[in-house]
Amino acid sequence: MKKVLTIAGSDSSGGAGIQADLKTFCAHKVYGMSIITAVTAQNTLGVSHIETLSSLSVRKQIEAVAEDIDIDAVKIGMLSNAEIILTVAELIKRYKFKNIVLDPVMISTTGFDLLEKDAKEALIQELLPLADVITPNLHEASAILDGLEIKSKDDMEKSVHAFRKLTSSAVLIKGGHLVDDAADLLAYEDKFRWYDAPKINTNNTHGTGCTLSSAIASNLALGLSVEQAVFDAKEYITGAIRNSLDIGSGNGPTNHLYRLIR
Ligand SMILES: Nc1ncnc2c1ncn2[C@@H]1O[C@H](COP(=O)(O)OP(=O)(O)OP(=O)(O)O)[C@@H](O)[C@H]1O
Ligand SMILES: Cc1ncc(CO)c(N)n1
Repeated sequence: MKKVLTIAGSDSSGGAGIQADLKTFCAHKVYGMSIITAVTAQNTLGVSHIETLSSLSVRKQIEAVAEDIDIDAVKIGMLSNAEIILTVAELIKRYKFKNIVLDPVMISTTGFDLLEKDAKEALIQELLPLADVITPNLHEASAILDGLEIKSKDDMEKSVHAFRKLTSSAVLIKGGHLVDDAADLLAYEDKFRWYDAPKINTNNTHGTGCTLSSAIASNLALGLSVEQAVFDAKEYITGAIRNSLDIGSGNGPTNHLYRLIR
């Protein structure tokens, strides 16, 4: 069985973070492992507390897994601070991790900071170059590109050129926050490809970004090309949102069981 590692924060309500990642891995029939960077107290209404683990704890967790088990792909989500970012970057290089999908998590759907402000530069300088695929949403893409306005599909296409100057990783800009549709744009090598999807009329979008990046990592572990891994992951997230769950009174979670239980 293929083995996939997530390095991310815990979401007590189970919709995003480590919990979304492990559910996604399970649905893709890959073996999931987890490195916890922070414990968030959150629910469908928002985040009320964050306790970030020490970079030593993150280091020890990664070493424990990597010294013992072969890893076919890695998904990286919430990293909280620069020290953890530097630790993760160092260990990616030491263990030569492959199939790395970096979701540059900065703020939650409900507007809570999940990355300290001064850590953005470390993320861009140290981690971006090590990723095979990065998956910023519109806000994160704009933050990485020094405030470049990205509000439309045209803006997304323009931003691709700016990304090209910054990294040779494949970049999937997620359009979940576009007004009319939910089209994502993949730029890789010298090509780009749109993945179109209708915008589903629901508030239950908690954890969509985590789910998508974990699905891409799972598909890369299973041997798919980047283009196909994103295609299959987009189908998965669209189905998981279409069948999303009315749990809690705010933004409910995606449904990972929709292909199993109908
Ligand atoms: N209402 C929707 N209908 C259809 N697809 C959606 C919808 N909202 C988000 N998506 C899709 O979900 C995926 C995640 O995109 P999104 O832009 O929401 O990421 P995000 O903001 O990082 O997510 P998160 O809420 O976890 O922080 C993308 O493929 C996006 O197109
Ligand atoms: C732990 C965690 N990671 C990522 C997100 C982004 O959705 C979140 N809300 N919580």
